[in-house]
Amino acid sequence: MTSAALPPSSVTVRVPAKVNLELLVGAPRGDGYHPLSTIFHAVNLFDEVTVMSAPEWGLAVSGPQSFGVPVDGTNLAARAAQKLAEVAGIDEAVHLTIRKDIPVAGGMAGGSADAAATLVACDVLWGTGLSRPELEEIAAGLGSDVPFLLGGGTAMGSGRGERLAPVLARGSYHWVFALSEAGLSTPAVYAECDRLRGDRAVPDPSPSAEMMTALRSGDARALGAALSNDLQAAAISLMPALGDVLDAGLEFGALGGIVSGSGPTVAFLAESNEAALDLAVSLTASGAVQDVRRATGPAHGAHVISAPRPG
Ligand SMILES: C[C@](O)(CO)[C@H](O)COP(=O)(O)OP(=O)(O)OC[C@H]1O[C@@H](n2ccc(N)nc2=O)[C@H](O)[C@@H]1O
Ligand SMILES: Nc1ncnc2c1ncn2[C@@H]1O[C@H](COP(=O)(O)OP(=O)(O)OP(=O)(O)O)[C@@H](O)[C@H]1O
Repeated sequence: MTSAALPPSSVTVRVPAKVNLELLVGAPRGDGYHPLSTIFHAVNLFDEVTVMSAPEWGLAVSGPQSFGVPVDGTNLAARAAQKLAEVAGIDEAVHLTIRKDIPVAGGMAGGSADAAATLVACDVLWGTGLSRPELEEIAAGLGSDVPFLLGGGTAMGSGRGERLAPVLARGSYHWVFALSEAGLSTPAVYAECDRLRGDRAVPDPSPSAEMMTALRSGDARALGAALSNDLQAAAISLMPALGDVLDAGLEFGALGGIVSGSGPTVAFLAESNEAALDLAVSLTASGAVQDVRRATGPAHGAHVISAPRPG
């Protein structure tokens, strides 16, 4: 057998974080999930997942954002590998190494990203032969955000967020993310959204014309004005300091600012790379935020960056 025919000895996949450019939330369904209309946008803030055949299941987490990430079977990446093995009928263990740069419990889908990366990596390591729709179905079973992280880019999400459709989106955008030290729990933020709404009637969510027009134009100023998130008030209610962070970014010249997903990360859109740098410096110097990261979007979804073959 030539070395090219041998399976890789390990596979490393890079996967982006996401921000929801628009997140419209309906009234809870019978199963407790909320119907969504959302525009997902992947940004080049990456985690990397390496999978390697091993005699026993194992997991290690490293990198700047590794604090607080579970290293047992509850890690979403471990669950992804086990689910794929079960569906594909694979009886092999893997060791997973996650290098985390995506903030944990930050509303940027870090755990979902690791799950998507693990599906792609194990699929290559094991040569499962599953189709893309089959991988997407496994992804949807792991979490509502997981299917989007397989493909990345900019896409529309409906259902509980797992049903994806392409969207016409031009341009590339410069973002500044204001990170928080503490995280927010996604179910708690959805529950707070319901509580704040009380008995008010909530319309079925559908994409706004303003957002669609902004994406088609590729105009950062129009996109900044169109950003919206129905979970923002709930995130601010649970973490009032986020209101001050939003005010500070807009005062320092951001084209728009929004809580990312369920928060507490706040995403600011800047006019250019230089404007993003200025904004990041101003936010840090003001003391209003604990840490900032710059990124651009759209970014590619989970993709293999290394798969060496033995020999
Ligand atoms: C806030 C977002 O990140 C926006 O993209 C997502 O809606 C959350 O996606 P996720 O973390 O992948 O969520 P899941 O793991 O599927 O669900 C976690 C919990 O979030 C709540 N949840 C999630 C998605 C949704 N459409 N409605 C919900 O109410 C539910 O309480 C659920 O038990
Ligand atoms: N691989 C993982 N990386 C980070 N957290 C994980 C992972 N697996 C499980 N978790 C658990 O999931 C919780 C939520 O983490 P995550 O970083 O995915 O939140 P999030 O970005 O706010 O999610 P989302 O934006 O999808 O709602 C963490 O507090 C942690 O306990």
